[in-house]
Amino acid sequence: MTYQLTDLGWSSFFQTQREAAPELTPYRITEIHRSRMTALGETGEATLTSPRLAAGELAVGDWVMVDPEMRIQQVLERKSLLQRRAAGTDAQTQLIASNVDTLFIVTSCNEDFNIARIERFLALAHEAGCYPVLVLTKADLCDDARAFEAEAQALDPMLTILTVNAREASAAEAVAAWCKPPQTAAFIGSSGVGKTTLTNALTGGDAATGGIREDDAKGRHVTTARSMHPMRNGGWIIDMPGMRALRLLDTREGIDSVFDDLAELEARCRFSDCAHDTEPGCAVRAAIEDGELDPERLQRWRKLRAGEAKNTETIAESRARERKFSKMVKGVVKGSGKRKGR
Ligand SMILES: Nc1nc2c(ncn2[C@@H]2O[C@H](COP(=O)(O)OP(=O)(O)OP(=O)(O)O)[C@@H](O)[C@H]2O)c(=O)[nH]1
Ligand SMILES: [Zn+2]
Repeated sequence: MTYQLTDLGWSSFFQTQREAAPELTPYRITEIHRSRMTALGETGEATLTSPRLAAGELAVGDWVMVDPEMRIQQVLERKSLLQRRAAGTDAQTQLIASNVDTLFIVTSCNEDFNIARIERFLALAHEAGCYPVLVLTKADLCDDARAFEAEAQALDPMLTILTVNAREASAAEAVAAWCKPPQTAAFIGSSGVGKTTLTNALTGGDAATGGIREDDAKGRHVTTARSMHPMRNGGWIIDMPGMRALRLLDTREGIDSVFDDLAELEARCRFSDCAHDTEPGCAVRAAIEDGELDPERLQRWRKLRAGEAKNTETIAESRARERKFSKMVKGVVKGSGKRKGR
């Protein structure tokens, strides 16, 4: 199968980055393995190697420039980038997916519905540079789906919300309308909310297969591989299993854009480092007293910011810990050598 580059999401944004290097050809990465990448280009699917860039420096969705030996020579600047703190104790950043236009935040109209979590995902979308669309699933199993919708809409009157039964064909249609060809979409949300159901409907069942199973730290099998699949309407989906244990990283700006009302109020506090507690001239407290601001929203904002600071800070901390740990391991290895010789 051959493609026009524009079918794959190529645009002037990438074209202007294309250097005058006629021997290099653009490809879009659809799968990343340790030593090779699968990609799509004008001539169809290809297997690429990456002697210059480590697999961890590339993301599914990346546009790369490739030489005639099918080696990746360059990654083009990304329009958007989803990343997270890697699972486990070491706080490494992991690139999840790039050049995603629309991030569908999926939650169901039941216990999974959690305003604080939705705000976290919205912050992530803003930070990554993706357009967020909230998908409320299981409307059919709930007496008053509109109440959930209204609660979410109160976060932001401009937020796009689709309230659906993910098992009906009309749900996939509603979702597809927010990811027109040749745009790229990704789904994020807790387990069991309907991401796979929607993805399969959009792709015709091709996604959610071909994932690589790996053992996680606790020895459970988890599907961690991310991959890009064509949607039936001509758009693209990046399947990103493993995005459930999402941790925010460097999302300060994203958080502030979700809470822009609070950021605006804060700018009017008398003191620039106001903690909005007992300081005189605090615009945030004044808004709460006037009933214009929900004190719970202030709480959630504080919690999110505190979590974000913690995650960012832990990267430096964890590097220090790793150094300590590797010293310790060396000590233990020496010691065990002695015991073996007993
Ligand atoms: N009635 C109803 N059932 C739904 C809806 N959305 C999902 N389900 C069902 O809920 C179950 C879980 O849906 P999945 O699509 O597998 O959920 P998921 O988000 O992919 O879950 P993970 O793969 O664990 O992340 C399936 O049995 C679906 O058929 C919905 O809107 N209405
Ligand atoms: Zn204040």
